[in-house]
Amino acid sequence: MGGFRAADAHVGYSLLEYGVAVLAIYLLMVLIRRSPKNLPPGPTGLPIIGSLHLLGERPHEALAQMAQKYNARLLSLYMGQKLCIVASSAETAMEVLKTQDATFSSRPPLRGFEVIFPKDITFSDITPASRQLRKIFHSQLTSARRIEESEHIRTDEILQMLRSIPSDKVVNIKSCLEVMTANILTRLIISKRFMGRSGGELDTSEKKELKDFIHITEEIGLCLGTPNPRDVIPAFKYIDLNGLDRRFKNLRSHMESFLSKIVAERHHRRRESLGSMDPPSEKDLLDILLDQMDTKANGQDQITGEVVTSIVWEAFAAGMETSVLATEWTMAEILNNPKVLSKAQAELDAVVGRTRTVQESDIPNLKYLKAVVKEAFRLHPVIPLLVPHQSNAACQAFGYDIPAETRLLVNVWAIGRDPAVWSNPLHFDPERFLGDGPHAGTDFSGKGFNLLTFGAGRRMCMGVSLGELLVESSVASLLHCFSWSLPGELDMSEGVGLSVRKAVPLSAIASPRLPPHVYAH
Ligand code: HEM
Repeated sequence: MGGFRAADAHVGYSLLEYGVAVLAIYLLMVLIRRSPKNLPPGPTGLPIIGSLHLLGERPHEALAQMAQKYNARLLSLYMGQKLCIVASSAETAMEVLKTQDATFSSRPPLRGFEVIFPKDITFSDITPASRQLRKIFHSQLTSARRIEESEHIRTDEILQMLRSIPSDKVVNIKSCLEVMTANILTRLIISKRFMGRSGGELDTSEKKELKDFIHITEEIGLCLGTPNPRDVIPAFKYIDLNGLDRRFKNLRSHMESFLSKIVAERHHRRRESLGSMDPPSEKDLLDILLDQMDTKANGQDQITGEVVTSIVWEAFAAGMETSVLATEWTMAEILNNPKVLSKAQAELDAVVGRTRTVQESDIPNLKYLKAVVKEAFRLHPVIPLLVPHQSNAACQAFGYDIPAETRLLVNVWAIGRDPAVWSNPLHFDPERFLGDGPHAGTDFSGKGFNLLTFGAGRRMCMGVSLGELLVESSVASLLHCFSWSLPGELDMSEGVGLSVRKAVPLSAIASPRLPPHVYAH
């Protein structure tokens, strides 16, 4: 027995020694890998975690401060053991999103994206198979033709939202926008509406379904926005340290079960229509993806059910939270600036009048309103660091050596507040985009690299035109139809996380400003 214990102790001692030796080699490797290369300036960071502890609750703010501290428009730091560079000026953004766009057009492999969106568009590299999906996504959802054809859906849903707003009571504007945007996107993508065509009250099961839908899109944003240790520290690959992996899998299974009934019904309808003489109904994104699933692969990757779920949910997630948050911020800035509110309403009265609602054809004539939206997007880009990019080859930028597989963040939030570009940058001043203003020609195409709300280059947002239109039309309609007042002081602070949301959802009191018959049609 005693001999056995001695042997045990000996084994324990050897294991301890072995453990210490492995840790020492590991730390040495980490330090060697981090030994000074010709990298852009930035914090040295700690072993294993790098500079993760410096990022705080709002990484875009912390990274903007770091860029100032190191006087580094191109900053480098280790997030865990992953080297990351951050472009924090229009000039450095142009270098990585234009001059070296091809090199930085990959995405890093991130666990959340792998589980929630396997084989999608946003998080996959641009390959021949993903090009085919991008083509379908564009032609069915975001192309100029499709946007024109679907005008009636947006007009209809905006009107339903306007009608649902009670007079002279405190309204949660974000909730109204969520219901409207959810219905627009589900009608566009899967021809489904969460309310009877009559626009009547939702019954209990419809309410639950709508709540589930909004919850899933929110959870996607929250999950993907929560830093995951296993993405940056390989030693954590097999440990679900903060329960995120379980959350990702739950979410994916909710996404699948939400769609499964709809896909089954669609298969059934497609089978029935095969023998029917009726003219085929108009196809939506889901139909086209199912068509592709039935088509022989022709040398390309076959689209599977898993891909269909990813693309459909990606379309919901990409369009939903972004448009809702951007509209909410724009309304908050307007209500916080009474002069802007009255000027925008005066323009609406001049262009639209008071006897009808705003139409999409009015938007190009609402120059002041468009400038207001740009100014809100400048101060509150909802994806402030863009979706992470990654270099697919070693390259040089501004005299620094950037290794292959370096992660890239573009600090759009910092660029929008850069005093070298914008005078009085924290002041909400739409006039800067108008007439003789210094930024009169600036738009969302990303060309100037100082207003990068939608990114730029080959990974730029595929829904720019649709997103811009959704925000402009909703804001124009809300301002045109109602006079607004605030129930108290407006809290403009940002919440925590990787996307920029208001810490406190916007609430306001609406009073109709048009004759009653206008809301009825
Ligand atoms: C105001 C609304 C919106 C904003 C602010 C916005 C912003 C962005 C940003 C910043 C990116 C990442 C760009 C990058 O990584 O370089 C992105 C990507 C993307 N967005 Fe949007 N977006 C909006 C609306 C939409 C809509 C309505 C859709 C379509 C329904 C959409 C579809 C996409 C897709 C598919 C990508 C991935 C592109 C790629 O990786 O190649 N977005 N968006």
